[in-house]
Amino acid sequence: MTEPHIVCTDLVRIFIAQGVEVQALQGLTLRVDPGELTAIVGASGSGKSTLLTILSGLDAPTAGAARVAGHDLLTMSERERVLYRRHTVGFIWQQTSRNLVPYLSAADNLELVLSIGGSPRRQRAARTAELLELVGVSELADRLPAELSGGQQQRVAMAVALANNPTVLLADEPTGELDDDSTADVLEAMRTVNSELGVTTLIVTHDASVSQHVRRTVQIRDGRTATETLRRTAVDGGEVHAEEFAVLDKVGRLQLPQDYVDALGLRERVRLSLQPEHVEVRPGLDPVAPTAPTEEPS
Ligand SMILES: Nc1ncnc2c1ncn2[C@@H]1O[C@H](COP(=O)(O)OP(=O)(O)OP(=O)(O)O)[C@@H](O)[C@H]1O
Repeated sequence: MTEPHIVCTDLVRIFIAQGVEVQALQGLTLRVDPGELTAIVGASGSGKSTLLTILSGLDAPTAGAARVAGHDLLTMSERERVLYRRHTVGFIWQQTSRNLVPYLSAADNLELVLSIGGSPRRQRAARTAELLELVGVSELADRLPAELSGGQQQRVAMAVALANNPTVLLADEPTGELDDDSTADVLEAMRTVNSELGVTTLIVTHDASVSQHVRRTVQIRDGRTATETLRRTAVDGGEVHAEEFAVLDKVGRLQLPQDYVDALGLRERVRLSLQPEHVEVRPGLDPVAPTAPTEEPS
């Protein structure tokens, strides 16, 4: 069996801000197999950016284990970290300006990254043309970033992130600053690069609608993986079905989806009963109020 490209086990990241401890990740567990396209979705503050910053090699976890394409992110030396960031992972950030050098054309942005990555000069032009074509912006090769729309900039950024042939592509809110049409174009380009190049792709976003564009969505809540949605196309008539799964950690804990909790008014305690093939979860009764002692008949 091949090793997953991303393995996080019980990942913890604690920040100290003005003397107060913030647990951004509280034992997050995640596995992403080679070639998977996965979205990580969660509300603001749930720990998405913290996770991505760790996976990109910019930050280290406080505890737990994290491996990406065989690299142990906790024990990596500084030199290995530089090579890891150059060759193993590619990133796309939310701020379009953070992805591209503003005074270089789309093609020159790619050539720059290829030359830093050690690609031979005579191969660079062909590789640049091939990648711009793949993300659907070849006719814009000579434009500066400021002459491109936000969605076009993100597609060029995707080509730049892929230039040195990374094993894993990480995207932090890549559609956060885009309108609906550009969002759809960028996600379509992501699907194309994922299927054509087989690059393992992780998209982090607070936009739950992104999950309609990917097969697997992992929901994180309070720094932990909570639920997963898998989409599959049924054989009959190409219909898409989505199934939701709760993530069970190794000590048996799971988070119920918030809408289930709300629908049944679950709080504090729930009743569990083991059935032959499933577990029932029902509202627990409030603790029984102490009753007055009954008087004995004299
Ligand atoms: N450098 C830091 N110092 C202190 N606290 C931090 C730091 N970085 C993140 N946090 C805290 O950790 C928690 C998770 O933050 P994170 O940015 O990972 O969430 P997020 O899901 O990406 O949110 P958003 O969608 O708003 O970007 C938050 O409570 C945040 O305030």
